[in-house]
Amino acid sequence: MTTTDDFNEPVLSPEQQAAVDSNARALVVVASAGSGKTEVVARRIQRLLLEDSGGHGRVLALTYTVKAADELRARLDSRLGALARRVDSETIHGFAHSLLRAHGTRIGLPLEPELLARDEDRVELFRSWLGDRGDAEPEDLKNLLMGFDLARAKGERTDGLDDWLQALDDNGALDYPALLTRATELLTVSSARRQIRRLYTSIVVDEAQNLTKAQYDLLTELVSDQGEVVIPTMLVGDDKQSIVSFAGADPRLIGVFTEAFVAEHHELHSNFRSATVLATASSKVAAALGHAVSEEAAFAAPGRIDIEALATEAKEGERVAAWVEGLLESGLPEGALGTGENNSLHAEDIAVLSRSAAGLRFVASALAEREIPFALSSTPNEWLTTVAGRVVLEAVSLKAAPDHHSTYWELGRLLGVDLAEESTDAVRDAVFASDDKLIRAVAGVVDLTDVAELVPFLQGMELPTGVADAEAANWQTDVLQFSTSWAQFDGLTARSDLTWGNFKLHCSRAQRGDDLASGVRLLTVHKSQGREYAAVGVVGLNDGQFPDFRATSDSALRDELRTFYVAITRPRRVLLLTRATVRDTRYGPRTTQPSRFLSLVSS
Ligand SMILES: Nc1ncnc2c1ncn2[C@@H]1O[C@H](COP(=O)(O)OP(=O)(O)OP(=O)(O)O)[C@@H](O)[C@H]1O
Repeated sequence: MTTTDDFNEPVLSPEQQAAVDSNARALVVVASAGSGKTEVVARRIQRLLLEDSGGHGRVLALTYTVKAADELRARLDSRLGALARRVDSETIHGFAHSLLRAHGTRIGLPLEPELLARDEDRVELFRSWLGDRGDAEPEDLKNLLMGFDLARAKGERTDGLDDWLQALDDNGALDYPALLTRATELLTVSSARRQIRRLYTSIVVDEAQNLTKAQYDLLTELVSDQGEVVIPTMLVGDDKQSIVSFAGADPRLIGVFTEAFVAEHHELHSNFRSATVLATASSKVAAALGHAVSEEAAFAAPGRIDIEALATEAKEGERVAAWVEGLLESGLPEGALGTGENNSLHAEDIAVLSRSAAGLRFVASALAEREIPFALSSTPNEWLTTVAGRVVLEAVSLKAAPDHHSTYWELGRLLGVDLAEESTDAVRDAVFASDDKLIRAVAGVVDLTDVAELVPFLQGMELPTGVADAEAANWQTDVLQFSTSWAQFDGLTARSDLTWGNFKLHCSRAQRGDDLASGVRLLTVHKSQGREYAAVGVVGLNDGQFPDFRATSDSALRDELRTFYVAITRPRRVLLLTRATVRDTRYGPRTTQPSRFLSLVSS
């Protein structure tokens, strides 16, 4: 059995050690949930940097979410100190964006290309571009653009896509999919490629099962030349956890990489996360997915799985809230733990998961009733609460790049005016003319020159009289959001890089990330990927809810089963699976059928 002699540095299994120590140029590590893949990523980076401690080479770590990138960075910071600065830990989109900001002019992009992060902005751009050409506007532009996104992720062509790409090009703008294709294009410019490749001595890609074709193309353009890997590259993944095929992810790309570059293949078999009954249950689900792997629990903790049916969804929410309360009061049940394991836990060690966000609402209200703090995974729109706060964020964009149409569109939407003239003066006038006192009070932001003045301005701003208490409290939360982000940004960034553009980028990252307040985690299963908790509840285990009723084809059902696999592999010790036997639908109460997945776990 593997032992842990230091909280931060578990003793690696021989399988993990072999992957960490390998000097193969192309390396693939495939393994099940909880088998310590992310640990291998961290330890490999650590080894490479320690071996090259006198050099200048950087390691590029590509992760699936901003949160995972931040966590890897934090883990390496605490283990490596100053050496950790030689790691670029980013999402693939974040990496592509950095490349384009630094070198994009070589492929004709403006110095500060406009990133259209919001669908509304993309619709607005496409509409005006089509209008200028005198073309009729297709019916549902947003849907059309989303269809384009999927095709672009898969590297496919589709009707109308060329027009959209031209519209972006004509405006010097980018959207998320374009970050990847334009960065790939940049890497075909040999001088840029040489310069970028010189930076990196090694590359690792975590959660490689989530790679799309477009991401894969960028990666291989970066690391390979004429079929040979020129920067040592490791892919780490688990195709059983491929749950984002709706966004174009293709887990077969791991195999494509292995074959194309004759990658050295490693597999990890121990489950370091989950107790025995949980590991056994996940093995059964893995078997249903066609993987004859035995996921042996590496530690002798029995663990516990409970399956409960409640009469209604409200009762289900109450039951889960009571379960959470019990855990917080009494700790993990002794019977689920291994010898010497501590039963205490924090609210953040407990997660409640649902296939859909809507499924969490009964749990949220039952927790609120019991005054148990919880945090729902936030969406970008929830990052700031007040309209004034959002105006400030757009003002930051305006200072960064006064020629970006999307900033004027958004400001127009927020202020309820048509900003016919796209200028800083027009914005200032519109802000001053707003009916909302709080918005008028932030107008001064438009005239700040140095980005370092922003947070002191917000903190020193006097609240206008007559602002309702609730609005004032929301505003304080927004100010806190800006100050915390600034403190982080200031700490991470060299003085010369403290610019409006970089701060805006930092805020966008914070917005997209899933940084949560303290409290019990309430997440969709998709949001929980890559995370672990001591105790996990999964609600809504009825056919139609999980698997989702829209999943009718065999392949869609397999996607659902993989999603279920991700859900039940999150807990370390305790798993509660619940369902409501009757659900209120708009046609009245309906009796439900238990999820077909439950039988895999209960047998
Ligand atoms: N050799 C080891 N000994 C003890 N604990 C380990 C070891 N390797 C990893 N762990 C711990 O096991 C847990 C799972 O590891 P990790 O998160 O790296 O797995 P993973 O394979 O990336 O999981 P997932 O695929 O679900 O994201 C973590 O708590 C980690 O600290």
